Amino acid sequence: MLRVESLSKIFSKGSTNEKLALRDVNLSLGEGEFVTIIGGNGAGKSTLMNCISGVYEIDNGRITLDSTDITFDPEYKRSRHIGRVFQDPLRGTAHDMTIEENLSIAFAKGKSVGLQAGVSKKDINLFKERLQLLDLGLENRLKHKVGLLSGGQRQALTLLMATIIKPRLLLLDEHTAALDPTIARKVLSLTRKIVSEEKLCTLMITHNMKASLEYGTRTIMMHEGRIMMDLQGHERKDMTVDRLIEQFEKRSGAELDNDRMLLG
Ligand SMILES: Nc1ncnc2c1ncn2[C@@H]1O[C@H](COP(=O)(O)OP(=O)(O)OP(=O)(O)O)[C@@H](O)[C@H]1O
Repeated sequence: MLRVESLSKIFSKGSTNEKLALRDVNLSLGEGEFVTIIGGNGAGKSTLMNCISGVYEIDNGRITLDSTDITFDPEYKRSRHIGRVFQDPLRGTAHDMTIEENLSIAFAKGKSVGLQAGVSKKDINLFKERLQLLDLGLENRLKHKVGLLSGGQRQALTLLMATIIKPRLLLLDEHTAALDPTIARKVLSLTRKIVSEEKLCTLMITHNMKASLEYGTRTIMMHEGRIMMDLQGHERKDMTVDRLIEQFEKRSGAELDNDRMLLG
């Protein structure tokens, strides 16, 4: 489904601040594969997501989605097939619009232009059905403005919006990091449910090492712009947070410097 080949990204090229943020990254994800990404500060995790989603142009390499080369597609074109949820709960929804209006906009992404106007009874029923999955009572608040929701409710809604039309790829950039632990767990289990039911090809950055092993089907660890560990199958199943830190330090020759990761 997703294939990243020899991907390199350089910031401030040719200047004294030149930074090689991604170095020859190769990554392939199959259908329904749910990959968690961890790594120290500045390892290149967000840059990788930004290159895949088209926020940044790349300096070398190729990105294909379902065998279509998207390397040079602009971000808006990729967003038709790529769902994304950011850390900031305010980012994925329009606070001045109702839950129904927000969902309608997300839902219209999958319709051809002529069919976008208006929300049918059938659409409303679908929205209610999907909102029920969240178990937050939002199905009874369709006409409420999104600005009235808590951060966690808003992030759960954003996740629903990113997946209401099945994306070919779902990118989650620390989407639970700004939530309190209880609602973060709820959003994470909802993520797991949606990803597995819809068989979504998913990349999730997390600073929580425990969550990186607990959620998803595969874990990659990045360091200095490279993928330095790719855990799956038995190796992942038997992995613990302590051993993961040990392996990281052994392979990188560096100490893990991400306080949020260690504290998480
Ligand atoms: N827009 C930018 N301009 C210049 N340098 C950048 C830019 N974005 C990222 N970088 C640099 O590229 C490197 C990788 O950054 P990135 O944000 O991808 O790391 P990360 O793994 O997501 O880190 P963190 O966990 O701290 O968020 C860092 O050295 C960072 O300073």
